[in-house]
Amino acid sequence: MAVFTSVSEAELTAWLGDYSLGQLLELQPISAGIENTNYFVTTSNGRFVLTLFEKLTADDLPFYLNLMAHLARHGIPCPSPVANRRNQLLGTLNGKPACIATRLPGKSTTAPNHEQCAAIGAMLAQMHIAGQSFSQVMPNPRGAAWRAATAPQVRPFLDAQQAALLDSEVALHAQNNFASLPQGVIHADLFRDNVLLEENRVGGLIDFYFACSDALLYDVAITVNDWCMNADGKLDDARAQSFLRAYHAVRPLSDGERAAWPLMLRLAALRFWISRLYDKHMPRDGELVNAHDPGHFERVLKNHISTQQTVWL
Ligand SMILES: Nc1ncnc2c1ncn2[C@@H]1O[C@H](COP(=O)(O)OP(=O)(O)O)[C@@H](O)[C@H]1O
Ligand SMILES: N[C@@H](CCOP(=O)(O)O)C(=O)O
Repeated sequence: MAVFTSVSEAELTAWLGDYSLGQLLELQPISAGIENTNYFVTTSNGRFVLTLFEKLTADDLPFYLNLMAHLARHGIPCPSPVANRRNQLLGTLNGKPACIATRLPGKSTTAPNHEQCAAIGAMLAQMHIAGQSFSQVMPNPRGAAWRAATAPQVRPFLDAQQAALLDSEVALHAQNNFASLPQGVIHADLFRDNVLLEENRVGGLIDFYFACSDALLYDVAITVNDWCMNADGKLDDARAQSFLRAYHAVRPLSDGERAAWPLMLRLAALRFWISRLYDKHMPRDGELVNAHDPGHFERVLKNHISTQQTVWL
């Protein structure tokens, strides 16, 4: 259920009076998603997605909306927020910050093939290059400080062996500094459900609300950990190679990035193990109870440690 704040056709028609989008033809709630209220909107000018932000505030949002506008201007297939008649990307609808953005084609897959892994690898590299000219900066809200603060909160829910793994990985990554690797704006959550595909082509990248400034290789590791992973938490080496080769062909990876790769995969797995543990054991009021399985990323992490992942290009 992803309509937390209802919008009627009459309310939307009045709100659209502030835009040059023509006449409202159709308003359809979107059931997927857990963070925001989303509707598909069709007007006489085209197809759009209306988002009412349920948690992010009007102070947080300019970074994300400006980033999407920037990337779309550079040809990246991401939602392009539409400006109102006062040239603002962000409005207010039914008491919530709201925006209307272009609707992208395609649908997500849960079982990507080699070509799709290569297509998303190439697209991620293009996004990283396009992001180099985006000047706004957003420190990673799920970075070292967040890990240090959140790990002790989830630790009481773990057995001794899990707690030891958590402690050692958090300590390891507290010492690592990836600042010498290429940095820039990253999506930080480019899981399969945040990519729309048309056959083997990327139709759209969506859900930029974890985007931030960090090592580009970290984004590669987050994405590979989802797109090229088997259900048992073991990396599919062949799909990972397809992904990395396609990425490298667009943005060549450096020797420093190659050296950091095994640790980066572990860091990316740790981040989602911790957030899933937190969401499972400490759900916020009104949040969905069917949180993602933390055990999956615990297995991914253990596999990365035991194999010292060396798959590369
Ligand atoms: N710009 C878009 N174009 C096409 N579909 C979209 C777009 N934005 C969102 N969607 C659809 O809406 C669903 C929920 O969006 P999402 O951003 O994941 O929501 P939430 O922020 O609540 O997690 C997506 O799975 C996708 O099907
Ligand atoms: N991809 C993450 C969940 C991030 O939250 P969402 O709002 O994008 O669903 C995970 O799988 O843990």
